[in-house]
Amino acid sequence: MNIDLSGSPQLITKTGNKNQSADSYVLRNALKMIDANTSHSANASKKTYPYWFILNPAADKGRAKKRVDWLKKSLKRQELDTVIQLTTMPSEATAFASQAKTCAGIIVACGGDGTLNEVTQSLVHSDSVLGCLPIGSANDFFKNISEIEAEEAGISHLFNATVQPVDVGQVFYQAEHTSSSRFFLNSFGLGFSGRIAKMAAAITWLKGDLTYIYALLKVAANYEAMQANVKLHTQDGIISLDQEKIYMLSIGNGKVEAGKFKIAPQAEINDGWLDVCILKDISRSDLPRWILKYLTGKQIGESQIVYAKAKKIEIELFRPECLHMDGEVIENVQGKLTIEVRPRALNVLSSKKLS
Ligand SMILES: Nc1ncnc2c1ncn2[C@@H]1O[C@H](COP(=O)(O)OP(=O)(O)OP(=O)(O)O)[C@@H](O)[C@H]1O
Repeated sequence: MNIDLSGSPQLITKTGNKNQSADSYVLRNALKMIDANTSHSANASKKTYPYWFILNPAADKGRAKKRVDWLKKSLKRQELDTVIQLTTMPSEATAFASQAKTCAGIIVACGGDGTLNEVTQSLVHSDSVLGCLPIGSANDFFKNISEIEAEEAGISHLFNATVQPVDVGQVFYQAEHTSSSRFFLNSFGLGFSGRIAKMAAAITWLKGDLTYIYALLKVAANYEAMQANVKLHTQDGIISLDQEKIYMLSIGNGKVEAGKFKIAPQAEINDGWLDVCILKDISRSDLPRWILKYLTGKQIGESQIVYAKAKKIEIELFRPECLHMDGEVIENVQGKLTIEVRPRALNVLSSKKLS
């Protein structure tokens, strides 16, 4: 199989060797087609192109870099023509995925939820397939598509999976006086969790879930609830909150964020709905009780919680706020935001049968 790399200036054609000028690798091992030993559905198997790995060496606070040699060795054993492309800066995975989808059926985001989020931007509404190699800190989305823990995942799950469509969320927002839109795959957070995501990104000396716990405690020390108007378009009509004081607004396509927090315990990634969980204003002294509730997913039904499945969420902010999408932070978001579900708009490789 020949891969035309002419449109991909950062790639090399030498077998498994590192390019002098860019951290990208092409492993030419055998002429085995993707559909020869996998159970992918029609769209993916019709393409006779390789898996394409986009690896973020900065994921897991830079520890993902150490996984490059491991990945190269593991892929050699699979005897597939493969490309491994390393990002050199934030957002590059989106451009790489856009390039890769012209010649690869399955694009594997290697990193955490942020890397998945960047790759997702280029694959929504396409026939390309997103694979996930969970080598980031929290790896929250992976929990929805696999029975195995990220730490034990290896790469074999990528070759024993099926292609299944999942929903994505799309957020329309204004920040720094510019209107933008962006997809999220696992979760969206505004207010408290937006600020936690920002703090967590700046902490380099802690690993995994501990990073988020530490960031939570730091943010909680000074955080005050935000005021907002919110409209949820649910199956049973519109739920409106007017000038409500909101501590945290979470939207889950997946169930969990920041490692262990069950922000949307009833979410299903392919049900055509986004699960909204709003925690109204709480006192600081009550926070430990709420942390426990979110850790166990038992917040639903409490009087301070509004939980609903919605197709569309409209929010009006009265102060600039910080939000995150899959842990990627946008600061100074102002005015009106709209979040909509895009049902089954993305094909993912899942080793678990989705309901
Ligand atoms: N080469 C690079 N150098 C520096 N940062 C990068 C590079 N490539 C990607 N990034 C950024 O790294 C950040 C972290 O990536 P990612 O979220 O995948 O890992 P993580 O934070 O360890 O995992 P998780 O989100 O699951 O906790 C992202 O914001 C991404 O934009």
